[in-house]
Amino acid sequence: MDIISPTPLLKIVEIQGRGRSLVSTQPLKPGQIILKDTPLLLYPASSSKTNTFCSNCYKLIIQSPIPCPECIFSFFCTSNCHSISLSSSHTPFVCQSLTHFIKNLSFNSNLLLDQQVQVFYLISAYNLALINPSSFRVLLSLQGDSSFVSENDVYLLHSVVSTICPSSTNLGEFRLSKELTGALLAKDKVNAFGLMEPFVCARERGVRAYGIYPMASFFNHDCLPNACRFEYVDSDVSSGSNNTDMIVRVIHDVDEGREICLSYFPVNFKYSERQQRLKEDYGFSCSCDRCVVEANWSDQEDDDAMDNEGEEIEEEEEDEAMEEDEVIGNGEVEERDQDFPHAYFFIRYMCNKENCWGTLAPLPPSDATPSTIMECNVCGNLSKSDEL
Ligand SMILES: C[S@@+](CC[C@H](N)C(=O)[O-])C[C@H]1O[C@@H](n2cnc3c(N)ncnc32)[C@H](O)[C@@H]1O
Repeated sequence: MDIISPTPLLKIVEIQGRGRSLVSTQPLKPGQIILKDTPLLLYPASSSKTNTFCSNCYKLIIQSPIPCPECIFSFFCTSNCHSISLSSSHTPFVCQSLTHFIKNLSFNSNLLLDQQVQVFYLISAYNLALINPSSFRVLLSLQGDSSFVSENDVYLLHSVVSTICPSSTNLGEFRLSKELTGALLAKDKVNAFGLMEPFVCARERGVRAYGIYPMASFFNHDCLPNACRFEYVDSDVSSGSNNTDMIVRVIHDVDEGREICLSYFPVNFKYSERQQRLKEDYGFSCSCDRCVVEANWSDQEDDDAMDNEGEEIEEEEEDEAMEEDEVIGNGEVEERDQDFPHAYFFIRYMCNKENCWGTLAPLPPSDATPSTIMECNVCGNLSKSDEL
């Protein structure tokens, strides 16, 4: 699998200080689908206390789950999913590794929950080396080197993996080694996307699985993104697509030659949280337009703005912000815009459903006419854009 232009609408360019970046090759319409991406690999998050997800397609299992007859860890939604998994996500290599892992769980009890999830990732990654070496090479070509992960983690996780993975397995041109484990952990840290559990208003939403997507891994971050990703894991999909494919749509008009960015986390995070997360997890300091403005805010202003977002702004300032957007040139407006130029983004593109904080994008345009229906990428709510 070569990394070439992911779709005719995007090209990969190197931008100084940002690495490889995705840039539009033509003007894009609000809601336009710019990428459909199939994961290189998926692995379980095992954070759900209430739901069971299929170990192959990660759909929520509503009927009785079909357990893997060999290991006690994996469940499937249908016998068809189980039989597909035997040559993909749940090969004998995965099954035996998981069996050893579970059997030795008391020995591995010093592993934190996050580290257990990392073990699942490493099993999936080494399985990819076994079943699809060209996809494994793509995984290795993604951003992230072992300086991104702590040496202790590499040492610990590699010793677990080398104990549980069947030693007789021939990984072809690759070898289970500490260096490779370190590199793989770094790829995961910088590139994994969480596939979320179904949204339930009253509960914090957990992650059902993580996936690494070959093309979507080139999206850089912006705290006011111009695109957002949608997942439809529990839906029935048309032939030729997978339910775990990621779909990325632009939020508003984008000119040709503009970089397309996602937000790596919900857009309501405040400045200090965003900077800390980006530094710790992705190794950079963000200097997007929003961060430049918010860097000058006091902690109190930061807290106030975050408390207000989606609440008071929505109730009290919505009309003002809309009007102001139309009357650029008024001195008062300019001053206000400098204080909080992105208020409009939150009113228009952040979901106002309780505990959601999702991003809204219009449904895909039909016949080049943008849709007036906005879809939330977290709760899935549909709203008329003029209701905003
Ligand atoms: C998922 S990758 C994105 C693609 C990456 N630029 C590449 O060359 O493959 C995430 C990494 O991209 C870089 N990155 C993403 N957003 C950035 C930003 N706003 N400013 C600087 N670097 C950024 C960071 O190195 C981060 O760890």
